[in-house]
Amino acid sequence: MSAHNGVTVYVRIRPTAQFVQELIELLPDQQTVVVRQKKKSRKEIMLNNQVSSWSFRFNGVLNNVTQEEVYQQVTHSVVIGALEGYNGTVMCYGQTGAGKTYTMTGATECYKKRGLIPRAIQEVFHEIDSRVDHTFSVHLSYLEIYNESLVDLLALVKGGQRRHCTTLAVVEESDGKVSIKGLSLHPVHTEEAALNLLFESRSRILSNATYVTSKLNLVDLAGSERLSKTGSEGQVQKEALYINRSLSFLEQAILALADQRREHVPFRQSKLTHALKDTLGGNCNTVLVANVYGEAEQIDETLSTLRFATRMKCVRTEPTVNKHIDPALQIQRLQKEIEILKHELSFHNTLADKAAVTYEEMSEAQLAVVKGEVQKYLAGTLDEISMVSVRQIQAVFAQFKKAFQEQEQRLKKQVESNQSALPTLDAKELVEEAGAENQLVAPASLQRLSVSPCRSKGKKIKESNRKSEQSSTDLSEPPTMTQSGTEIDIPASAAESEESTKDDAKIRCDTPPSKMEAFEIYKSEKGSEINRILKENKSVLKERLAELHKLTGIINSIKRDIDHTSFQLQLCREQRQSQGQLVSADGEPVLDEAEVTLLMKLRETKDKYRQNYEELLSTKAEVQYCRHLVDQCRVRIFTEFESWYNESFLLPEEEGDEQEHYESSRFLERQEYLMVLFPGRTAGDLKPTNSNYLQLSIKQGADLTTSHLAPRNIAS
Ligand SMILES: Nc1ncnc2c1ncn2[C@@H]1O[C@H](COP(=O)(O)OP(=O)(O)OP(=O)(O)O)[C@@H](O)[C@H]1O
Repeated sequence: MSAHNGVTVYVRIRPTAQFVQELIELLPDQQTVVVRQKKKSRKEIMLNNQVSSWSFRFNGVLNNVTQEEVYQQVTHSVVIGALEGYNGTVMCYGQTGAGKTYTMTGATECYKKRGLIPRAIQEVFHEIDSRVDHTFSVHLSYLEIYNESLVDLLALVKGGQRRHCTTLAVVEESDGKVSIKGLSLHPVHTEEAALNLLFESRSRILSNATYVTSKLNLVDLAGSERLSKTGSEGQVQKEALYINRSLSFLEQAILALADQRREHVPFRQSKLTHALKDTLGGNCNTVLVANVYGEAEQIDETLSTLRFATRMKCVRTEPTVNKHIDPALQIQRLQKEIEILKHELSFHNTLADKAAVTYEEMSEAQLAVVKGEVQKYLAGTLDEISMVSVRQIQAVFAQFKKAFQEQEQRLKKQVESNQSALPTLDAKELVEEAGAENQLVAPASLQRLSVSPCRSKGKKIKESNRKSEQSSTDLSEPPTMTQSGTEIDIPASAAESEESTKDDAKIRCDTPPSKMEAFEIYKSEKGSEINRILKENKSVLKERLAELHKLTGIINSIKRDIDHTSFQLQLCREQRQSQGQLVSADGEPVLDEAEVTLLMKLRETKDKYRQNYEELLSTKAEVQYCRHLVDQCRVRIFTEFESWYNESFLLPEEEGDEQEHYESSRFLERQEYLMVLFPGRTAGDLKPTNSNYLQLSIKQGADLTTSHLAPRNIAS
């Protein structure tokens, strides 16, 4: 029952000798009723010249069935659900005399003909007796809504007279749940008839702190026929008017609930709809029995009842268990569990010969011992810290964390003081500039970077490099350097590279060119080929990205078309559903022209969507592949440049603070590089540890070949 997410609807036909078979047809599936109506003022397409046929499909059609069968089909699962914590409602709707009370209460004179209420109560107590693991308490209320006033039928005054309870009111709790304030609740232990039942179920196992509650409403609605048909006068007419109004409010609420687009449902318009708020569209298992006549004279009312029942079918419900936790019992249960676990632990410790270990919170003195051990371990004077309990392990980790944080703070301060000696650099500016140029360039701001001078331990090398001081755009002439006064050329082309690298390896300098300057040289000379490939791949990537963008636009516009057409189709269907399904003379469903056109349009648009979507997927794959190649190129160009730079401007060994300062500024410089090489990534992605970065480049660049990078490969 709880799996349903809509109201379950049955139709019950009152037995009659004058069943009008030519107007009411019951199909063998026992779910469908076809009603034929003689031509009236309706404008719909008429079939068989004079008759319209309407087909209605429900969860079941109950014709010539016993009260027991009705109970089993309609109410059994709702009662079982209520015992498991789901609210449930069963209600009967239909015109006067169609059999609502007979279905709900039954014929009082005959036990076999008793209705859903006595049977439900019987099953409740029967189930309670069989569920020995749980304790249940059952409370019962009996409410009548008469001329828009609420009457507590079980509120008795002394002397057995019923008190007219004016204080009753439908109230909404803060969680939106509805209850009747002032309605008496009667604890019951035996089978007693009632309209509303309240259950409380709690496990008999004391440690279980959860319990469920549920409400089971059994509702016999007033007759639904039109006021004009009752022909009543005076007090009777007043009553009929009220009944009619509250049922028409019920219809309005159902219409609003069945329409997924409506946000407001007018529950508060009448006491009936307000009291049934939880039942309609709430967390309740709801079943409606639509009671109808089988005679020809009542065919209009029958059609109207079936239409109401069809709308009811569209009302969504979300049955959920009303589960509660008793906090006091929950604490008791957890304390008990802790006790058991402590015993278990001490038992294990005794077996493992560790009986001395305690598991209470650590004292200040114990924490001080842990701190001392961690410090010795970090300093290398203690080989290992033996672990004895979870609390001690946590204390050790806490000490490690503290030590790490302190170290981190120290490093940060050190880097900050180094950085303050350098000009400020806007990382975003770098990324943008690099992107705008669509190639790897040395942004002007980077060229302001100072590089700390490297000092040779041995022979001093005099620097007289004119070219390296030139602007990075002037790369026609390779930069030169002197060694011991002799000018040495940096190789001008990749062809010369092998020979010249050997020479470069011998270069020593006091002040090598900044990395950005050197990088420009590298790109135009030794790295020109890989730089060219990188540029080509970037342009292919750009092209594919533009394609992807275009396709996304197309797909979004098709999706909007689909949504629009589906919406129109839904409107058509809802209109058709509320009227019943129009069927042909052969009993085949008939769709109107507009619906057929919309259906065909929807199919075409969906096909178009599918085609474009497939194209989008393959373009996405290409984009990803191109990105990968571009990344690989970047990694490779950087890695090769690094080794070229190190070979060309060999670094002398340094000692002490100067070396540290030098490493630190090199490190900063590299960070800036990473940001240029990976435009679009944040500096945080690029960990300031060379080892991390090198791992990456080795892995990704290891099998990189020029042919991998060629755009033609991508295209294929
Ligand atoms: N399925 C049935 N089998 C036998 N008798 C039925 C059945 N349904 C209804 N009846 C009989 O029809 C009569 C009217 O039924 P009932 O009182 O249940 O109608 P109702 O819909 O509750 O009417 P009201 O709106 O006035 O309350 C009763 O005598 C009842 O016993």
